[in-house]
Amino acid sequence: MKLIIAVPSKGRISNPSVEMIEQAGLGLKDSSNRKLFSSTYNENIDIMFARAADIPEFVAEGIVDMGITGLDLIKESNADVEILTDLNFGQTSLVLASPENSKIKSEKDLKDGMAIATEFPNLTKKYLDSKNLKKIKIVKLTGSTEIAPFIGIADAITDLTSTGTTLTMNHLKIVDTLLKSSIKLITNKNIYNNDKNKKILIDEVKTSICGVINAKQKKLIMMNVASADLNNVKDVMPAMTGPTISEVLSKIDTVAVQAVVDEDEVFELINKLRKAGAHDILVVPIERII
Ligand SMILES: Nc1ncnc2c1ncn2[C@@H]1O[C@H](COP(=O)(O)OP(=O)(O)OP(=O)(O)O)[C@@H](O)[C@H]1O
Ligand SMILES: O=P(O)(O)OC[C@H]1O[C@H](OP(=O)(O)OP(=O)(O)O)[C@H](O)[C@@H]1O
Ligand SMILES: [Mg+2]
Repeated sequence: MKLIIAVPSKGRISNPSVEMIEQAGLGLKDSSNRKLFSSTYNENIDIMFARAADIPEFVAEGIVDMGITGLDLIKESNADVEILTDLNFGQTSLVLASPENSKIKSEKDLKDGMAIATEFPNLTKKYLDSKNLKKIKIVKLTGSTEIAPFIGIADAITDLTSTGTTLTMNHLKIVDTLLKSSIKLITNKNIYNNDKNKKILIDEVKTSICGVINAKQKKLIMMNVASADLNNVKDVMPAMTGPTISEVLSKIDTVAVQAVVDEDEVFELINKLRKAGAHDILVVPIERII
């Protein structure tokens, strides 16, 4: 039995999701635009392309074994899925927002009969219920929600925001945050808990993808160092990394040093290494760390 992973076919998370799958070693054999399925370089794993909003349901129902989609869409669909790991992209917040000049400054200012426009009716209803606001109307839209207060169909909205640009452009202010979301790797609970063979494969996919995520934050740094400078160079290397030191056969009294370092340390580290006597410094991207 093959393992099927659902990957978003369109929208902003489609490309980064496909990229992550490919970097995890599951290169797609056929990723042409209109294809719904692709085999991968692992003969036991296929990819199915689907809308991000449908993926939670497909995974919960066992139509596919695994999927990549946003926490917002998982929660909105109420799908009972196992979240395996966060994928560290697509960070966004679902917020309640009202026009800058509106009297709605907190959720307590929402009055019976007012309307909220949203692409997330279920999460919005749950939020309103939790605040005991039972008589607010919910207007379901499928996009461009920010326009709703200005065309008079709602008093406020709930919508996603990340940079805040869309809210500002539409003269809206944040009143409250309903949910913080990012993209998750998910699997079917029943398959994961009861199908031993698939569980092994699912864990392998998870490990590979986690390797990609870890590698994104790291760089391999390589350099040549005169033996006399080696101790100075070792002193400035971050403590955790334990550099590998090897001989340079063509140059007596020179060693090659390499280590994996955090990406955000690289800039400062290179300056320190040069001062300590390192030369021919290479900074190399890493595909995966397992
Ligand atoms: N502004 C944003 N910043 C980060 N992530 C976002 C943003 N807007 C939506 N997302 C995330 O993208 C995921 C996919 O959303 P969706 O399928 O709606 O794609 P889209 O790019 O919005 O395409 P479309 O709305 O045209 O269908 C969701 O999980 C959502 O959380
Ligand atoms: O805070 P910002 O960085 O401005 O991002 C927020 C916008 O991004 C999403 O829209 P999307 O591009 O998905 O369009 P849509 O509203 O048609 O779904 C979301 O619905 C907001 O409109
Ligand atoms: Mg959208």
